[in-house]
Amino acid sequence: MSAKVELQGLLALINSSANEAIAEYDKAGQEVPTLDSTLSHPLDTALDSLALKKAIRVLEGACQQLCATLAPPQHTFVQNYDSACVRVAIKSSITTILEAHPNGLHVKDLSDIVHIESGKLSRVLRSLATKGCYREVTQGIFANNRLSLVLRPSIEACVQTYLHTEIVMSGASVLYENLTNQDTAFSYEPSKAPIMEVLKKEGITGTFFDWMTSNVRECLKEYHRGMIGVGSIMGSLSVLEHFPWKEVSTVCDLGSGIGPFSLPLAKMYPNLHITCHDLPEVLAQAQVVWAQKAPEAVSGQNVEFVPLNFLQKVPVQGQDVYYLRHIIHDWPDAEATVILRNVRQAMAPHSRLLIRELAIFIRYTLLFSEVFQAPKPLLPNYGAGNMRLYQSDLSMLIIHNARERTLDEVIKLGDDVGLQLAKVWDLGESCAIEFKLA
Ligand SMILES: C[S@@+](CC[C@H](N)C(=O)[O-])C[C@H]1O[C@@H](n2cnc3c(N)ncnc32)[C@H](O)[C@@H]1O
Repeated sequence: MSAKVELQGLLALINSSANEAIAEYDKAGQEVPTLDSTLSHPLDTALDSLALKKAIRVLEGACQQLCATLAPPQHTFVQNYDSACVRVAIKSSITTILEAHPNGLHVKDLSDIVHIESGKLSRVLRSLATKGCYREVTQGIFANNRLSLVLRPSIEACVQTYLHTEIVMSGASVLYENLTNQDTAFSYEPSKAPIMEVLKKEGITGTFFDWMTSNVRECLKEYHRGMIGVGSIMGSLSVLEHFPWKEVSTVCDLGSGIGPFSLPLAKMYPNLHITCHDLPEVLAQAQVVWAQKAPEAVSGQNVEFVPLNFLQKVPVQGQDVYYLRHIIHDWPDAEATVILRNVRQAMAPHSRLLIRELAIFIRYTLLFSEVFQAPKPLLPNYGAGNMRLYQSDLSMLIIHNARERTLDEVIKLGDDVGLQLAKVWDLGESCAIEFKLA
């Protein structure tokens, strides 16, 4: 393909994918929002946003590929301060303050409230507004918009964003040192992850999960709410519409957290019986959340909370579906194999295991390319349209010394414990890899 033909192909993809996204907003019954919109759109909180996510995957990929191709090469290596600016906005509650000022508030007044010098604060907010988060209504007057409204503490996606800026980014700051220090460079032990280098200075040892279960720092109490946020950021609940749950009676949610997946599942399919397995401290938190949000499932005994260490014990036997969302990617191969072997032991011939993760696409060696065929001339892995996948991979390195795996790596893990691939579900930003007994 000649360069010009390729560029025309990218332009055509931008056009078609943007129109597909617009059609999704239309279908949801309201005008397409603009950056000036101050209300959320019904599609923002829809359970199933898979079609929109797929359109955005192409749109983001094509826009970035086009810019990277046409811009002078040195132009593309810019500094990126988004995380730092978002952290300032969240920690100083800018969105919450602006909620009382729908027409905007002068940065000098904001400065008096948050005790950040107004000239510096305006630069942070202007940088975010330039990316579409907040509006600078007139010079120095900032107001909320649909994007900034996500940065409220009551919104789980905000909690997740905060944890990323607060914790993951502090680990990221020592990534180079961790990759080159003799003691950590060749290790895949969770206790030698970059974040633990930072925490060691606070006198903390062990792994991230050791720290989390014993931690009293406010942000870690929010970890499990943050996991609900991960689901909303990635549109994970589309699996409720796209997997045949009506044919299922029993589900084991292994490493369930406080129920980001199984609580909405129980609400949508009230006849299911769900067993939540996690560490005891986490299930104590889960029971409070379920009692508040899904009391009918609790009183109807549709959900059971059974503490279980998945590295040591076999989960509840013979369930129709074993669901592992964001579990395997937290662990290096040795531990991941132990978890899967335990699941394998619990499975009956009819059981299915769904591993719900982000499977890494390798640029030139795409296995299963027929499943995830990026339209040409996009990079075969959708380029920037799949960027979160590669960022999540680095987050797993930084927090757990673990990783997102390629599909063939996940399949190999399954193969090693007697599981056979049944199907790969393309769910936009993540996939569900379905296994049965080999
Ligand atoms: C990344 S979170 C995923 C939570 C949930 N599945 C989700 O998708 O949001 C990992 C979960 O694994 C749990 N976990 C960690 N170590 C565990 C262990 N040894 N046994 C059981 N659960 C564990 C954590 O408490 C946490 O809830």
